[in-house]
Amino acid sequence: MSASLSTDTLRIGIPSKGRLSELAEDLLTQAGLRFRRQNRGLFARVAGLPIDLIFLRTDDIPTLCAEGAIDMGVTGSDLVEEADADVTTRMNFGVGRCRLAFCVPDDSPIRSAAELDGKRIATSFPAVTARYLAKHDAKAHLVSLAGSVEVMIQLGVADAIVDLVETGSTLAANRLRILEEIGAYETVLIQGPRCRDTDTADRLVARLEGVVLARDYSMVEYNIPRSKLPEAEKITPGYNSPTVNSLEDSDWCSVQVMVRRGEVAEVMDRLKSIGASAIFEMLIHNCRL
Ligand SMILES: Nc1ncnc2c1ncn2[C@@H]1O[C@H](COP(=O)(O)OP(=O)(O)OP(=O)(O)O)[C@@H](O)[C@H]1O
Ligand SMILES: O=P(O)(O)OC[C@H]1O[C@H](OP(=O)(O)OP(=O)(O)O)[C@H](O)[C@@H]1O
Ligand SMILES: [Mg+2]
Repeated sequence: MSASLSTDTLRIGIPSKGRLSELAEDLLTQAGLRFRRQNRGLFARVAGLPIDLIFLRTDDIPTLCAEGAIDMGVTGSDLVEEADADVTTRMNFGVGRCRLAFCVPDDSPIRSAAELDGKRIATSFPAVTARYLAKHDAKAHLVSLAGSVEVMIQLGVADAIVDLVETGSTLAANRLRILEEIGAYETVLIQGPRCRDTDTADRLVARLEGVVLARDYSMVEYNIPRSKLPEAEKITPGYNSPTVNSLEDSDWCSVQVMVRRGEVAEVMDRLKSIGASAIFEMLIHNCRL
């Protein structure tokens, strides 16, 4: 369905391509938003909700949000910092995690960013780099580039770079090492200073919080002798508190509780060791607590 933009409908900017594009669409779909992006279409209306999705470049989203062209946006917190945009972070999604770092060749004698005074630095983050250098009383010549920054030292363009590091494999492939980290970043939902529809914005945030929470937790269910319940509750205190139900055999009860996904296996071992049985992990797709 192709739609025209209406002036009072909440506008959410999401990445049109790149690594955050699918991630943003998945989050919104899991939050129950139904939309179809037409081939090359730059916006899509959400079915049954007063929301228009605008497909934009990830690095333009902070500025467009601050300017009021869109009300909310999904982007990287590194790009928000680079744009120095007047926006509020409504949510951290806990994905797209990366760091921004000064990097130099493996065999470089340079030991700190302050030693880069007077040197040439290639980066796609000139504003963040300049602010960091100013704080450390260093002045460097910044070469501003859109990408492939790691190759710039070999090309003779720069002595050091400032770029995003996730796994570190691009650095290793280019024989570079981290000199100093500027900060850690992740995918965020931002909101601009003048929102067309704050009720819908708040509703969307509540839905997305349910999705993010459900990604972090599993539901664990088990049976336990009543006498062991206090011990079991120490192992699984739950998000608020565990749900305890009676069983036919009054000496036993059944417990339902939320457990962090990464801790489920260990929690199951510990429950088993105190006499729990029929321990199940169930995945939650969505929740509202
Ligand atoms: N390994 C990574 N490298 C770069 N960005 C990452 C990484 N991991 C997460 N990110 C996040 O993704 C954002 C980049 O999003 P973008 O849509 O520009 O993707 P891209 O795949 O780098 O696209 P492009 O082809 O334009 O470089 C970064 O600003 C950062 O927040
Ligand atoms: O630490 P790693 O896991 O290796 O990831 C970091 C690399 O990934 C990104 O590049 P991208 O693939 O976006 O290419 P680009 O430089 O053209 O933007 C980023 O700019 C780094 O080069
Ligand atoms: Mg990139």
